[in-house]
Amino acid sequence: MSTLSFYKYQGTGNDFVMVDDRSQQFDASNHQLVRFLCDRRRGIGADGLILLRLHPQYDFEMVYFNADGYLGSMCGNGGRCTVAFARQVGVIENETKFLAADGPHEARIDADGTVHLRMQDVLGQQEVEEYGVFLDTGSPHLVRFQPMSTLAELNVYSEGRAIRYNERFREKGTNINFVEAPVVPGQPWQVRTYERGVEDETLSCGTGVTAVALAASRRGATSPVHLRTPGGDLRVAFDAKPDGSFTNIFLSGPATRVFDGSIEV
Ligand SMILES: N[C@H](CCC[C@H](N)C(=O)O)C(=O)O
Repeated sequence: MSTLSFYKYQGTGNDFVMVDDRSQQFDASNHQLVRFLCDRRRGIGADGLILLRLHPQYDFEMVYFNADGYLGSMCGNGGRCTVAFARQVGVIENETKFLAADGPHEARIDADGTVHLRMQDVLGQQEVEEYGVFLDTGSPHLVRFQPMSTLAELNVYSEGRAIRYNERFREKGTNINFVEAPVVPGQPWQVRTYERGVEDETLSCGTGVTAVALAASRRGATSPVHLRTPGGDLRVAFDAKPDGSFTNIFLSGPATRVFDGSIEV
């Protein structure tokens, strides 16, 4: 047995166990340990776990695991939380360049604590498939526009699960975002997300709302797009290129430290 110190962060209700692993002691291949730490009944409880590690070319590296214990792809809410955490432990001040699973990211923390996180460019045309618009914003996302006034009643767990485990997506999995467009322009786009790797609905998904904003821009939404998740509000700014690509994508929102602790592992 040994003692692991951790911090707990959340960004619009997407919550993470954060470990300062600058000494590189954490065994990233120990899926069972990560799963235990994310377990809401037996462990700390979170949608994912993030290691803050040092990197020779960047301010730090973010290593993100889903709650199932396996390395995930990019996590937008987790990215904002890691930036806030890096400042808390003194690795950065208000601006940074760091590395994540999908490559380098820049970020800036405002005076009010809002973290603006630059996402990777999304190149090429959006793929419109039978199940919705499919795009990769660092993680794979399906965007499904719902009829008006149906989002609140939707069973995101069962509808999302049915798609995630169907023939098309079973092998690699996908995150699925169910979206309701604003009735009046200027109001937020409402989003509920089924997350791969958590295999459940989460309160918010950063790469998910980014995918929604880009897909919504093809339906008249203009940058910055205001999005509302069950866990809170986020903004996504971008430049839409004539060839269908998106550049200068920024995900903006809060990142909050909730508590610190230690656990026997
Ligand atoms: N919650 C995350 C998404 C994690 C993606 C993960 N579920 C995967 O597909 O590996 C976010 O805020 O972007």
